[in-house]
Amino acid sequence: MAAVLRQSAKYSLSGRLTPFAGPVTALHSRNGRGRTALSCLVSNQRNSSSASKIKVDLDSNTGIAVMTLQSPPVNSLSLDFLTEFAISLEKLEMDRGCRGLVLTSALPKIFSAGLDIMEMYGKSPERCGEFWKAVQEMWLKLYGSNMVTIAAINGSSPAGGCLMALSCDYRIMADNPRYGIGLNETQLGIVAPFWFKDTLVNTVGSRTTELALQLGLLYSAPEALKIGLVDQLVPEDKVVSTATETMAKWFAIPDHARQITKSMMRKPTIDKLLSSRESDINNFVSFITKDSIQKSLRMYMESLKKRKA
Ligand SMILES: CCCC/C=C\CC(=O)SCCNC(=O)CCNC(=O)[C@H](O)C(C)(C)COP(=O)(O)OP(=O)(O)OC[C@H]1O[C@@H](n2cnc3c(N)ncnc32)[C@H](O)[C@@H]1OP(=O)(O)O
Repeated sequence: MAAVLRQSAKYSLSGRLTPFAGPVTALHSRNGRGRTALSCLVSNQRNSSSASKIKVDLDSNTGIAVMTLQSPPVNSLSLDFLTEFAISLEKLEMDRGCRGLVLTSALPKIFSAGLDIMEMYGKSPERCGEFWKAVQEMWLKLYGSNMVTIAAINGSSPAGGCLMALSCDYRIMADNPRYGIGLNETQLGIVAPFWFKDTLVNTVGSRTTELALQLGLLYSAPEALKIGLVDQLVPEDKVVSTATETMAKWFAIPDHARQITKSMMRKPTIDKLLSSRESDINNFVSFITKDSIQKSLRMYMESLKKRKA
C-alpha cells in the first residue's frame, strides 16, 4: 500500500500533493495549481458563470460548484457540449476556492441522453475522431478530478449520460422508477469501449457489468440502487440539496488523503486510456463509420422517433 501511495503522490513545487501523474496531473493540478494552455483561455470569474449549454454556480462560502446541464431537448453530448464541459470543469479544477462539484440537469425528466447520436451519424472520419477525442477528454477530466464530485441524477441517464454519472465519486438519483440509467450501447448495435467497461466494473463489479453490457440494460432507479450503480435515492426535489449536504461528509476528509485514495482506485484505468488514446480514437472511427453500424444508428434514431409518434 505504501508503495502505491508513493507512486501515486507527487509533490509539486509548492509542496502540495498532486496525486495524478502524467498528463492528467497537468490538467488536474488542483493543489499544485499548474496552468495549462486551456486554463489560460478561461476567464478567472469566480462566483457564477452562464454558458449556453452548461451553467456553473460556485458558492464561495461552501466551496461547492453546481454544474447544471441545460442543453435541450435531452442534454445530449455533442462536440460543442463536450468542449464547454471540459472548459467549465478545468476552470473549477484550477480554482482554489472550489472543493466540490455537483452535476445535475435543468431539464425535466432527463439527466443526459448520452452521446449525441447525430455526431456519430453521417460524419467524416476526421470529425468522428475529433468528437471521440472530446468524449475521452470529458471522461479523463471528470474521472480524474481532484474535486469531490457528486452526480445529482434528476432524470434518465442512458449510455454516455450514465458514464458521466459513473465518473463522479457518488451518485444520488431521483426516486422515480420511470427514470432509466445504464450503459445500453449494445441496444444501438455499438460497443462500449474498455474505459466505459472498466468504469462500470469499478463501480458494480465484474459479473454485473458483463450482464449489463452484453444485454445493454437500462436499470430503473430502484434497480440501480440495488446493484450499486447509484448510491442513494431521494425524492426528486431533494436531489441537488441532498448532494450539497452530502459534500460535508466528504469535505471532512483531508483532501490529500482522499485524492491519493481516489487516484489509487482510478489511475490504472486512466493510465490505460492515456497510453492508448490514438488507437482508441482510430478504433472508434473505423467502427463507427462502417456501413452496418451507420445503418444500426439510423434505425435506432428512427425507432426513437416512431416511439414518440
Ligand atoms: C463505439 C461507440 C461507443 C459509444 C458510447 C456511448 C454511446 C452513447 O452514449 S449513444 C447514445 C445513447 N443514448 C440513448 O440510447 C438515449 C436515446 N434517447 C432516449 O432514450 C430518450 O430520448 C430519452 C429517454 C433520453 C428522452 O425521452 P423523451 O423525453 O421521450 O424525448 P424524445 O425521445 O422524444 O427525444 C427528444 C428528441 O431528442 C432526440 N434524442 C434523444 N436522444 C438523443 C441522443 N442521444 N442523441 C441525439 N438526439 C437524441 C430524439 O430523437 C428527439 O428528437 P426529435 O424527434 O427530433 O424531437
